[in-house]
Order: sequence, then C-alpha cells, then structure tokens
Amino acid sequence: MAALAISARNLVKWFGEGPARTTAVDDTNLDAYFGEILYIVGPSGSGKTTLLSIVSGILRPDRGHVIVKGKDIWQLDKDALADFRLANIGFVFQDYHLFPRLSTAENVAIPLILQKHKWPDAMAEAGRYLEIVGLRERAELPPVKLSGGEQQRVAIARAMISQPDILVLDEPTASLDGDTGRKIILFVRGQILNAHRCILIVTHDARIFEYADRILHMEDGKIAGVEGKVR
Ligand SMILES: Nc1ncnc2c1ncn2[C@@H]1O[C@H](COP(=O)(O)OP(=O)(O)OP(=O)(O)O)[C@@H](O)[C@H]1O
Repeated sequence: MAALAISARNLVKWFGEGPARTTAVDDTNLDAYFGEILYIVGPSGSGKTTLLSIVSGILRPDRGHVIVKGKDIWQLDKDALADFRLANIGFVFQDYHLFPRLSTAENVAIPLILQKHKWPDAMAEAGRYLEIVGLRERAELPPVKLSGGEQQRVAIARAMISQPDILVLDEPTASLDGDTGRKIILFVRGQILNAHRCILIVTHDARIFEYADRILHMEDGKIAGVEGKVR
C-alpha cells in the first residue's frame, strides 16, 4: 500500500458572516498518496480551490487538521509553515503568477533565492529545470514572450526546483487548447510523477480526466464520490 502524503480530516471553511455566510468546505476528509495523481473535480463553487488551498498550507481552515508528511501543518507557526511549504509543496497557480520583469530563468530560480542559495547556483539550477521542461533556449526571455503552454511549463519548473514531494496544480489546463493541455498533463505524468511524489490537480477539464489515478468529486463543499484506486 502506498504511503500517505496528505491526510486531512473534518475540514470546514466558511466565508462571510451571518446570513451571507457560505460554507465553502463542509466537514471534508481527503487522503492523497505518494505515487499518485489525484484530481479534485466538481461544479463551479463546490469548494475545490478552497480545499486545495487548505491542504497545501495556503488557507487556514476554520476547523479540522491537515497532516502533510506526518506534520500537522496548521499547528505550525507562520514562519515554520512558510518554511515547510517551501521545502515540501510546490504550487502552480491558475494564472501562473510569473513575474513579468524577471527573465524566465530568474522566475524559475526564485524558490532557491528564498531558500538563501547563492545566485549563480540558483541560476544554474534554474537552467537545469528549464532543460527538463524543454525551455532551456527561452531562459533569457521575459515570460510575456512565451506561449500559454510554455508559461505553464515555467511555472511547473519553478514549483519543482526545490524538489518538493508534493505538487499542487490549480486548473493547469484552463487557459490552454486541448492538445497543449494534454501535453502538459502527460509531461507531469511522465517527467514529474514518481513513487515518492504526490500530485494534486483541481480541474474542470474533462479532456484530461483519463490521466488521473483517482478523482474526487466535490459537491457543495463535500466529497460526493471517489473514482479510481490507490496504486
Ligand atoms: N475569498 C472568498 N471570499 C468569499 N467567498 C469565497 C472566497 N473564496 C471562495 N468563496 C466561496 O466559497 C465557495 C467555494 O469556492 P471555491 O473557489 O473553492 O470553489 P471552486 O469549486 O474552486 O469554484 P471554481 O471551479 O469556480 O473555481 C463559493 O461559494 C465561493 O463563492
């Protein structure tokens, strides 16, 4: 049986107050294992991004616990949580969050700079990761000169450069055409996934459902069903 990467229990998240209060995540559990690609799917507003943000240490839940690699992450103080995230969880945002004034290579190097690596070492490593995602020759360009699929690969390289065991992608194919979206997911499956990694993906995109190991279906803040088997 595969080892647990993330185990979340009884998560609750509300937004707003009084009659305007929305329950975005409603007493929800989630287990994610090393060696799998786990999708979270469901209608708009069902709580997918909220759940993803809670289990990846970005958004504090109102109730419940999230254990990542054995650590109860929401019990850590702010600095310890930031360090834990930097070392263990790579996050690829829907709109990539690349810095327009930095070169592609500098964008990829950022996590290492934050971890206080020396600039030349960080840039050399960024070159290596750009090679892995097939964009070595684009290193000097600003991200605006790259296509959507290329920017997505830069964001993946940046998320992977500190070698996190857990990679989280929010709607990675939303702004890509079908063919590019499929290529990105096949790349993640072929080059990034291994037995010691866990990959979580929130998506609406039925064109890529076939590349999941398991699919969690969310409705109204709850997991309404699970497809697939733990490897
Ligand atoms: N920052 C926020 N402030 C107020 N309400 C929020 C906030 N973030 C999410 N919500 C509400 O929480 C619910 C769940 O939102 P969430 O973004 O998690 O859903 P989703 O399934 O990811 O939706 P989508 O597929 O449209 O991105 C929705 O009703 C949403 O309006």
